[in-house]
Amino acid sequence: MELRDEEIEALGTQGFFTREAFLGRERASAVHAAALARVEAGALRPAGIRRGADRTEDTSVRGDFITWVTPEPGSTALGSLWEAFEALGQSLSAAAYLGLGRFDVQLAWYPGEGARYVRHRDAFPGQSNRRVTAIFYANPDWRPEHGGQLRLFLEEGTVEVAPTLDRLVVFLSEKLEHEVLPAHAPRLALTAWYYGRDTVGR
Ligand SMILES: O=C(O)CCC(=O)C(=O)O
Ligand SMILES: [Fe+2]
Repeated sequence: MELRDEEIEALGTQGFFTREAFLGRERASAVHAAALARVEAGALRPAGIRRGADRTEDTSVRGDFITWVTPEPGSTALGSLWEAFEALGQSLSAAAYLGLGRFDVQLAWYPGEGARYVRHRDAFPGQSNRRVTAIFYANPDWRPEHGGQLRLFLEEGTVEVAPTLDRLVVFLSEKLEHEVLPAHAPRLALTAWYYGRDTVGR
């Protein structure tokens, strides 16, 4: 896949870029359906940060449910997203000199009812593990009153990205703090985390 000059530049200067129509409407809708089928099959587990002696999940910190997606043979919807993430990683390495290696893909579902993920970073400088976060949103009927925006904390202020179908957001995992604002409708996202070539990963 081709990265546009303005995307590469935005990643360098602001630490992120967004792209509309990452897969195209038809493939994006198929990803939505496949992701929803996993949710409905009960494949997801609470992601909640575990706290305290009883190690209960703290859903006030992180209210989503997750599963890991593995590469699928054949031409399935999630397989085609996997391939698009793979191509994205190669383009980022080539165009933005990021030297990315392997990546993991996570499916996350926020049930609505105000589920959120408080401000955090996906990686910490120095411990270099995750280098780039790429999130693909799979919500066909997202409306402003549903909230659930990804808020990115930039040097000059914040920006909010609504999780609408077929939108991609890419940011530097070590650089940008971010949060998921309370979601008032079920919200699906598929995230790829790219590791540096010299690290083992998760
Ligand atoms: O779904 C999103 O917009 C971001 C989720 C997130 O920050 C994470 O899973 O680390
Ligand atoms: Fe995150």
